[in-house]
Amino acid sequence: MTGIDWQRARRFAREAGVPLPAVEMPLDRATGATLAVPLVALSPLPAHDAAAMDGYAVAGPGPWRVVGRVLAGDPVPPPLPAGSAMEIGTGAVVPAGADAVLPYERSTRTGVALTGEFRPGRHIRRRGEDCPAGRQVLPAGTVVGPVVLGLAASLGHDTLAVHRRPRVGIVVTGGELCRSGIPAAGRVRDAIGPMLPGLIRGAGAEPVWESRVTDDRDAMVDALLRRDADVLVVCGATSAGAADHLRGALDRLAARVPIHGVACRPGHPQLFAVLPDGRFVVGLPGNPFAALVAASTLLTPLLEGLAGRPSKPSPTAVPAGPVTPHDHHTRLVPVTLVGATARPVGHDRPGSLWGAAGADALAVVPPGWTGGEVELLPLPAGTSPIGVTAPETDRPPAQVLGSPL
Ligand SMILES: Nc1nc2c(c(=O)[nH]1)N[C@H]1C(S)=C(S)[C@@H](COP(=O)(O)OP(=O)(O)OC[C@H]3O[C@@H](n4cnc5c(N)ncnc54)[C@H](O)[C@@H]3O)O[C@H]1N2
Ligand code: MOO
Repeated sequence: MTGIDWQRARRFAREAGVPLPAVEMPLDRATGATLAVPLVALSPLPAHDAAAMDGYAVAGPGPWRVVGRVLAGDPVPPPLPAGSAMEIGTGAVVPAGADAVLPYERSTRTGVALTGEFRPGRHIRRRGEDCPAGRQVLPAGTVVGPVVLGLAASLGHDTLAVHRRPRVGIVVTGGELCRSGIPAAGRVRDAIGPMLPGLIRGAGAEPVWESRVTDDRDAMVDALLRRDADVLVVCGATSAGAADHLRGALDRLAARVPIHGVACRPGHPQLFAVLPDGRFVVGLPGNPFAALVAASTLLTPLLEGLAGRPSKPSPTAVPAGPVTPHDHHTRLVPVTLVGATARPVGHDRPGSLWGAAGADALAVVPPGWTGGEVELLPLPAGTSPIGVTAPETDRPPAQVLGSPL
């Protein structure tokens, strides 16, 4: 199996991922989604003329007579006549008529008499000076991270219009797999199932269920018939062995299979298919590092496209250390980044995640590479496996991840 060019395969998967429709999402559920429309300020920032320091709002030239106190959250204070001062807390509404806020440390108070020096306008944040209402602050296509959520809240939003997150069903195949402990003789511990939810969320999608199938074509067909996902990712069974039923099951379901085999090392038996109803199927090879490479090649770009994330040029670096290109295949090499150089970390056999687990990125080494900069695919770090939501389902064989919606 040689397969299509790695760059072409990746581009194909990206272009197949047309953004899903927009939905209105509460802020606390929008993390990782992509803005479907620009973010606009619903209220000015700050929302009122606000004190920037704790001290006294003063009107007219001093000395002043302190007539009251206003703190953040208090009702709007009455206008301040010339010659008066109002004790004020940071963030409180500055009374109309005030010329400046005099910080405590720049003022002298004796009873209700106040003196001090000020420049007009000092320490008053005017309504809308950071951002006026109606101003577009972020473009569509922005990924909603924690800082975007904070900004959106400060501008008055309770919900955000984001592209619906792609829902991903995970199908883990292989009768030899076990899910806990040290594998008995001949068994293999599942390493791809635990890796996928974080990769899926990192691409702006949502893992909604996981199903385990034995090496049986009917069971594979059943798993592929589940409709409660936009994308099905199948681990293992991509190759040509007697127990590898993915291709046969896809043929039985009359799927289109535009990619089966990509010219890369590792990961070449990976597969991309489209079922007649439009659901996508991505097949990852069973060897765990090969599966990670295939996920970075076909799964992540597809999910990012469906999630509405704009394509960005990949970062680049010059490999420093032993990199042996392949004559015809693209090599994906786990590297750590030190400045503008990428150091291969080794331990990168197809069956082992050791190297990739300690790496910052996969370096993309083209066939026949003779030196110079190469593209980098950053690897996600520390994506939490908790908090997965899943639709209600009455399908017993599938293990539902997290609590139902
Ligand atoms: N005749 C050929 N044989 C193979 C080819 C080929 O082109 N022609 N390609 C080889 C390559 S490269 C790979 S990679 C594997 C891919 O095989 P499958 O996707 O069919 O995967 P399996 O046969 O089910 O498993 C392969 C290997 O990986 C282990 N495995 C499977 N799932 C998991 C998992 N979730 N966690 C950890 N390890 C897993 C499985 O036990 C096998 O050891 O095919 C080659 N053969
Ligand atoms: O390339 Mo396989 O994908 O060698 O493990």
